[in-house]
Amino acid sequence: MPLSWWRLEQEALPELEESLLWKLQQLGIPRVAIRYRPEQPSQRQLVAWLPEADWPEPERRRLVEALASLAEPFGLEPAPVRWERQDDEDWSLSWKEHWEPDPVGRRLLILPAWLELPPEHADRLVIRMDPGSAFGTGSHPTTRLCLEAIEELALERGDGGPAPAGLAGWQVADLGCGSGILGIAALLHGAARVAAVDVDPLAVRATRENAAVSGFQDRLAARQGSVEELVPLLTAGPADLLLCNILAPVIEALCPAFSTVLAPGGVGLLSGLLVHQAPRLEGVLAGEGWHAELAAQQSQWGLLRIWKA
Ligand SMILES: C[S@@+](CC[C@H](N)C(=O)[O-])C[C@H]1O[C@@H](n2cnc3c(N)ncnc32)[C@H](O)[C@@H]1O
Repeated sequence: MPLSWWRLEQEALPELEESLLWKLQQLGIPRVAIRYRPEQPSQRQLVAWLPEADWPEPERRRLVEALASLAEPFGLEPAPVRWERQDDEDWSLSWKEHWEPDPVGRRLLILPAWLELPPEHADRLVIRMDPGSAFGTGSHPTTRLCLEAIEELALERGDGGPAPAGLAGWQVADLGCGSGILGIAALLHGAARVAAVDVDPLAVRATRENAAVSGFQDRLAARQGSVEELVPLLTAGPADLLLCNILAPVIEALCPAFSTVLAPGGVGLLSGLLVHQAPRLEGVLAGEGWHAELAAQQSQWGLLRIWKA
């Protein structure tokens, strides 16, 4: 007998999109997508497919409450959820249908692993990903801020050519790697090796899988844990570049250990903070001997660049 599905649809507000995907993943709902028309990329719908037998009405009500709670910290009204029963849709096809190649910055492209490289993006550096497997599909502003800052850094180091080498030879630490997207972007810009950690074992698995999809399995080592687990992974000594996209209070708690993983001449790119949290974080980082500068922002999200004072 074919399975029946509940199809959930909700407007994906830009501030919440990645949190919604992450929440669904945490709740064991892997069949999710963000749907939008290429001509209207800002109008995005979250779509998720749930096996009908596993999601009776009380469970679905609790799920709606869990999604609504994500809007609270932003002072946003939760968007209404629509449910539709689907008997015969092949969810796996409809799930994959909703992902599009996603250009970021001047020359990166996030490409769902099953899609061909579109000819119009043939000159871009391609991050092949299995989206939805962990935080870091590239749709969240903080991920994009970090990707653009990595590109910027590589360009500053004289990387204007077709064969990217701006970060050539660099050791990179990816703290809170999620899908591994930032480390993979650094490797595409010529970095020698990436050490990646995440407290979430699913993220570690996703990072390893995504690195392998891009052929980087020998240059990216991922391990479950936090900053202390980076030290043994950084076999050539402290990193030239630290990437850390986690919430401001977590960055604040982790930053006393940054000097154990980032070389004195190195650069850190920190995101996950709201712009209004930047001054406090800059002060805390200064106390640890780091210059910190709000280098970029998108909507209310900021990116700090840090280096040794
Ligand atoms: C906002 S996501 C960033 C993912 C990816 N780096 C990106 O930029 O899209 C933050 C990640 O940090 C992880 N994380 C949270 N607290 C952490 C900690 N104390 N140490 C290491 N990872 C942590 C989470 O599990 C999550 O995967």
